Amino acid sequence: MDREILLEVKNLKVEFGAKKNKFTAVDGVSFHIYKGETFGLVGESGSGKTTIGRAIVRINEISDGEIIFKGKKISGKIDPQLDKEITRQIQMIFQDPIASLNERSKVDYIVSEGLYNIKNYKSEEERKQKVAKSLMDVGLLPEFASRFPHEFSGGQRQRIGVARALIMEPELIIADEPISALDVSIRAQVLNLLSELQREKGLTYLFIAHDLSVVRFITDRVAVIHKGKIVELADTQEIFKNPLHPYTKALLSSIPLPDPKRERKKKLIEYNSNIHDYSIDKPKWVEIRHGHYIFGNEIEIEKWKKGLK
Ligand SMILES: Nc1ncnc2c1ncn2[C@@H]1O[C@H](COP(=O)(O)OP(=O)(O)OP(=O)(O)O)[C@@H](O)[C@H]1O
Repeated sequence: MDREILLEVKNLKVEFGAKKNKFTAVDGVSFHIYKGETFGLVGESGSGKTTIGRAIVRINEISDGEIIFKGKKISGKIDPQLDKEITRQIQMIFQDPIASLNERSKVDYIVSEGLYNIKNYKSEEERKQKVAKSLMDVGLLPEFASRFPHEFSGGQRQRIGVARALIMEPELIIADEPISALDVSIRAQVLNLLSELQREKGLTYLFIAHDLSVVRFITDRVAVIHKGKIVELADTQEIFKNPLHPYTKALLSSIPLPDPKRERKKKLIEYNSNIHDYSIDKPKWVEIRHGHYIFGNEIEIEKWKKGLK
C-alpha cells in the first residue's frame, strides 16, 4: 500500500540579496515526507537547513519551486483560509529555547501566542485549558503558566517551546536543532519526549540537525544537504550502513571539511580518499536503488553503482 505523503518540496530555491550580492542558500531541493514519519535534514552549518524549514513555515520567501502540503500548494500566494490552516498545522520548534522565548512574557502568553494569532479558541476558559493541557503533554505542571521563562532550566524551556507548538494541534512539526543548545545530559529526555508525542498524536517531524549521530535513532529517512543541495537521500539505516556520497562519509567520520572558498576556486573536493570533481560534468540525481538517491556526476555514480554490486 502506498504511504500518504504529507509534505512535498519540489525544486525549492531560496535566494537572499539582489543582483551582485545575490546568494543562493537553497538550490533546487526536492524531497517528500510521509505522514507519521520523522524525516531528517542533515548538513553542516550554513548548508541551508534552517532556510528550508523557514520556507516551509513561510517565514522565508521562496525564489522558485513549490511546497505542497496535503496535496495543496502552500507556497506563493494562497487563499487566506488555507493560510490560517497552514499556520496552525505546520509548527516549528527552534534551536535555542532561551532566545526563542520572550523573557518578559509569562509562559501562559508564550504558549498561546499562536492561538491568539489565529484566534483558535472560543473563550478565555478554553484558551487556559489548552495551555494547561499542552504543558501537561510535555511533562510540565499547568501552574507553570503563571511563571516567566527565566525560572526554568534549559530542558524545561525547550519543553515550553514544544508546548507552544503542540497547542496548535499541528500535523507537521519542524524541529530545528531542538537539542543542540541543550546540556548533553538532558538531550535524550527531549528526544524521548518528541518520540512519545509522535506516537501519541501521530505527528510528522522534519528534524533538522548538523550532526548525523543525532538523527540516527530518531529519523526514518535522511537527506544530507551540502551547500544548498541535497547530495544523498535514503533510509536512515541505509545511510549509516552504506553512505555513498563523499560528503556523507565525511559527516559520518567527522573528517574536517575543506574551506568552502578554496573548494569553490578549485572545483575539486577531496574528502578522505575520495576525489569528487564537480568539473567533469554536471552532477545529477540518480536512484541507485529503490528509495536511495544520490547526487553526483556520471563517473562517480558509475563508481558507486559498482561498489554496491
Ligand atoms: N535572511 C538572510 N539573509 C541573507 N543570508 C541568509 C539569511 N538567512 C540565511 N542566510 C544564509 O543562507 C545560508 C544558509 O543558512 P541556514 O541558516 O539555512 O543554514 P543552516 O544549515 O541551517 O546552518 P545553521 O545550522 O548554522 O543555522 C547561510 O550562508 C546564511 O548565512
